[in-house]
Formats: sequence, C-alpha cells, structure tokens
Amino acid sequence: MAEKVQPEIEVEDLTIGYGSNVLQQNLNFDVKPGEVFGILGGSGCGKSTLLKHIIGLYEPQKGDIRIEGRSIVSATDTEKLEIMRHFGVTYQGGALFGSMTVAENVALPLQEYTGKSPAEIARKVEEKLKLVDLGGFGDYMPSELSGGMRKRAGLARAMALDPQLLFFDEPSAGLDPITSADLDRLILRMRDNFGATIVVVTHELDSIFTICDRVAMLDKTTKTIAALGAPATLRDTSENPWVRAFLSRDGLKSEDKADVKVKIVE
Ligand SMILES: Nc1ncnc2c1ncn2[C@@H]1O[C@H](COP(=O)(O)OP(=O)(O)OP(=O)(O)O)[C@@H](O)[C@H]1O
Repeated sequence: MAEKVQPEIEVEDLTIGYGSNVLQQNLNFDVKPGEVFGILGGSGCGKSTLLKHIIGLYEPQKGDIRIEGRSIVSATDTEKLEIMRHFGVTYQGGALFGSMTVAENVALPLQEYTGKSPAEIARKVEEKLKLVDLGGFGDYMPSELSGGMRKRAGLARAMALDPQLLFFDEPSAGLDPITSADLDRLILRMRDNFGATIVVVTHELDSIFTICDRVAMLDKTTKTIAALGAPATLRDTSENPWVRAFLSRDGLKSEDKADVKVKIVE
C-alpha cells in the first residue's frame, strides 16, 4: 500500500480579503512535498493576497492554513517565526536592500537565524550565489545588476537557510523570455536536486506549463477556485470554458463567452 504522505501545506475553508471585502472564499487545497504548485487567476483576483496569507503575513477572515501540519493561523508570534524559518520567500521585485551588496543581502538570514561564524557565512553566501549563476557578483550593489540577476540574487537569499519550502511571487514578471526561461530552469533545479516544495504566483503561460505540477485557478467572479490540477489536463479537459481559455493562447471563443455568461447567470 502506498505510504500516505503528509501535505506540505493544507489550506482549509479559507476566506481572505481586506476589511469586510472578501476576495476569495471556501478555498480548499493541499500542496504536496516536492511539487511546484502554481496560484493562477486574472489580475486582482487575490493571488498575492493568498500567498501572503499562506506565509503568515495576514490573518484570514475564516479557515485554516497548516504548514507541515502546524497551523500558521492560530500560531503565537514566536511559533509563527519558528514556522517562517523553514521557508524562503522572494517578492515581485527581488526586494533586495539597495544600500547593501548582493553578498550582504544573502548573508542577512544567516546572520539573523544561525550562529555561524563570518567565514562560514561567507562560504555559504558564495555557494548560494554560485547556485543561481551569480558566483563572483557578491560585491556588486543591486543597482549594478540586471533585472534577471536581481531576481536570482533574491532567490539566493531565499535559499540561504536551505529551506524545503519556497514561495515566489511573479518570479518572471518584467523579464525577457530567455531570462525568464533561465529562472524556470532554476526553479525546476530546486525541485529536482533539492526536493524543495515550491509555491509560485505567475501569469506566464510558458512558465506555468514548464514548471507547475499542479495549479489552483482563482476566479474573480465566483471568488473561489475554478479548477485544481495539472495545467495541461485542465487546459484539455476542464468543463469550464474560462479555465480552458486562460490556459490556452486562443482566448475565449465566442460560443464559450456565451457559455460563461450562462454559468454566471446560474
Ligand atoms: N493591503 C491591501 N489593502 C487593501 N486592499 C488591497 C491590499 N493589497 C491588495 N489589495 C487589493 O486586493 C485585490 C487583490 O490584490 P492581489 O494583489 O492579491 O491580486 P493579484 O491577483 O495578485 O493581482 P495581480 O495579478 O494584478 O498582481 C486588488 O483589488 C488590490 O487592490
């Protein structure tokens, strides 16, 4: 009998929003260990907000989120910090501190969370920079790097503590297609060589099919998950025309548009 593996992340009956405004409700899904899981949906449907809830930055209006079995919603501040130590996050712009060198940026989590000596930290920083093909760039300032290099430096910082769980918000936004494909390869390397579990918010269709094992598609109209599964399967077999259109380059066909209206009226 197959061994039952505990999900890395469990999202249960989750409702999220700001103030009394509900963005998404009744969200239920798991992220399994070692998978790349995509959060998709139209602009403003609440993808980044969901990610921020999962990493414990916001409190949900309702429901629970468990990371490796531990609720990040009901955790005390100390417990939350302990859970947060186990994962790495990169934000949209790479979010490096502009007044620090690349190496100093990557060293930050190591200085904050480990008792490593400066020499050990320097070794670890160079190892992580090499991993993202930025070996030798430690002394550069973020402003001296290209957009793609800054994103990779952000990734190196997110990986400084060797987390098993990584979160990326729009990793390839604003990058040219080649740089974006490099970043995709890097994400797959994290999964395949280090067994990392990765949650990614993305718009890029190429990326979705290249890196995501499964996706959750958030619908802005119904305010909940429209589809959950492997992106190619959803594109080819979903009964929801919006889901098929979103995942294909065709856009909505006219008969599907009529279908969507009917569904909304229902
Ligand atoms: N701190 C905040 N306070 C109030 N409203 C917010 C806040 N952050 C985001 N919003 C609003 O919540 C909605 C969803 O935002 P969010 O960034 O989660 O969407 P998204 O799906 O990630 O969008 P995009 O694809 O455009 O980045 C938007 O209408 C946004 O203006």
